[in-house]
Amino acid sequence: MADSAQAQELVYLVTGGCGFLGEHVVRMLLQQEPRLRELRIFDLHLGPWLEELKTGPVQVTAIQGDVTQAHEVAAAVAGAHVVIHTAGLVDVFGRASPETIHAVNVQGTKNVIEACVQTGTQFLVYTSSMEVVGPNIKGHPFYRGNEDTPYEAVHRHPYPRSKALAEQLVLEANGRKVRGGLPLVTCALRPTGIYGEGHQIMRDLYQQGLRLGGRLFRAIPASVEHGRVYVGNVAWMHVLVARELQERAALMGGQVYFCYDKSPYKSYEDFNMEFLGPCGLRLVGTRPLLPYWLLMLLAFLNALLQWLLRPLLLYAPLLNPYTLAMANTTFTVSTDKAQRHFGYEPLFSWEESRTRTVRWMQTMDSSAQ
Ligand SMILES: NC(=O)c1ccc[n+]([C@@H]2O[C@H](COP(=O)([O-])OP(=O)(O)OC[C@H]3O[C@@H](n4cnc5c(N)ncnc54)[C@H](O)[C@@H]3O)[C@@H](O)[C@H]2O)c1
Ligand SMILES: CC(C)CCC[C@@H](C)[C@H]1CC[C@H]2[C@@H]3[C@H](O)C=C4C[C@@H](O)CC[C@]4(C)[C@H]3CC[C@]12C
Repeated sequence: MADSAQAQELVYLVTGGCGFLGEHVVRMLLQQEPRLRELRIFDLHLGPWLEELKTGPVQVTAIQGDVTQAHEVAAAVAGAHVVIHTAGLVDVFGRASPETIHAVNVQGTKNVIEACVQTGTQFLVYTSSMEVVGPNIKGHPFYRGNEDTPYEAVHRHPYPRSKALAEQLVLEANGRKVRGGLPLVTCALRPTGIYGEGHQIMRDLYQQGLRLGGRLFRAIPASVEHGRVYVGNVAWMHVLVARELQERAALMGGQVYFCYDKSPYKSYEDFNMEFLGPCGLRLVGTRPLLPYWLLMLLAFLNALLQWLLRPLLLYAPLLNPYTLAMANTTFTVSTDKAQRHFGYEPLFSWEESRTRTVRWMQTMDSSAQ
C-alpha cells in the first residue's frame, strides 16, 4: 500500500472537462491514472454528473471558469503538474462570430500557455484537430495520410484557422522556461471526426431521421472517405500522452500526433449508419439523390439565409458550403507515430466502440419515447 500512497501525487487539470470529449478524458483519467491525487475540471458550464465523481479516492475539483479570462486560468493552473487543454469553441455552422471563436480557441490557448509558464506547470497536452491540416478549400484528398504527408493546408473558415493558430502557439511554447526554471513540454493531438457516447451531431441526425419517417437521404458519394475515431480511444490517447510526456520529453515535446484507432474507412454517412442503422434508420440511395451542384446551391442558399436572418434569429443548419466541402472531400489518416513514440494502442476495438455507441443511442431512443 505504501507504493500506491506514494504514487498518488499528481494534480491534473482538464479544461473543457464537461464537453463531449472532456467528460471522457476526465472519466478515463480516474480509471487509468493511478498516480492522480487531484483532478481539476475547468469549464464554462459544469455538468451535474461531476457530483458522482466526488465520492471516489481522487479529489475532484470542479472550477467554473472561462479560458478567455487569464486570471481565472492562472488560478486553476497554479499547482497542477499537467494540463490537458480540450476546451474549445467547436463551430462550423456559423453559430458564433469569428471573433468569439478566435477569443476562445486562440486567446484561450495563449492564456493556458502563459498560466503554465507563470505558475510552473511543466506538461501541456493540447487537443488540436485534423482540421489544422484539412480538408482544404480546394477539395484536395488526403488519403490515409500521416503526420508527414505533404498537404496544402489553406484555412479560410474561422474554426480551422483558430485551431491551426492555437496548435502553432502550443508547439512553439515547447521548451520555454516555466517558473522554477524547468522547460515546458507540450504536444498536440489531432483527432479526426470523433464519435461515441454524447456526440451531439449523431443525436441531431438521429432526430432528423425520425422526423423523415426513419429515412435519411444519401447526399455524398460512398467513395468519399471521412476519418473517424472513437471518443474513448481519443480520451485514452490523451491520458497516455500526458503520462508519457513526463518520461519521454525529448522525443515527444513539440510533436503532433493524429488520433486514430481501428474504425473503418467509410463515407461520413455510411459510417453514421453503423449506429443509426441498428436504431431503425435507413439510408436511401446507393448514389447521392441530388447532383452536387444542387447541394452546393442549397448550401449557399443556407449561408445567404443565415446572413439575412441574423438580425432576427440564428439560422444554423448542418448544410453550408464549408460542411459540404468537409463531408465531400476524402480525409483519412493511417499512421503509427503514436504507437512508435509512446506505445499507443487503441483501448477499444472497433466492435466495442460500435457497441458502446449503439447502446448509448438506444438509451436515448427509449428515453425520447
Ligand atoms: N468533436 C470532434 O469531432 C472534434 C474533432 C477534433 C478535435 N476536436 C477538439 O476537441 C475539443 C473538444 O471538443 P468537443 O467536441 O468535446 O466539444 P464540446 O463543445 O463538447 O466541448 C468543449 C468544452 O469546452 C467548453 N468551453 C467552451 N468555451 C469555453 C471557455 N471560454 N472557457 C472554458 N470552457 C469553455 C465547453 O463548455 C465544452 O464543455 C475541442 O478543442 C475541439 O476543437 C473535436
Ligand atoms: C453535407 C451534409 C449532407 C452532411 C453534413 C455533415 C457535416 C455536418 C459533418 C461532415 C464532417 C464533419 C466534421 C468532421 O467530422 C471533423 C470535424 C473536426 C472537429 O475539429 C470539429 C467537428 C468537425 C468539424 C465535424 C463537424 C461536422 C461535419 C462538418
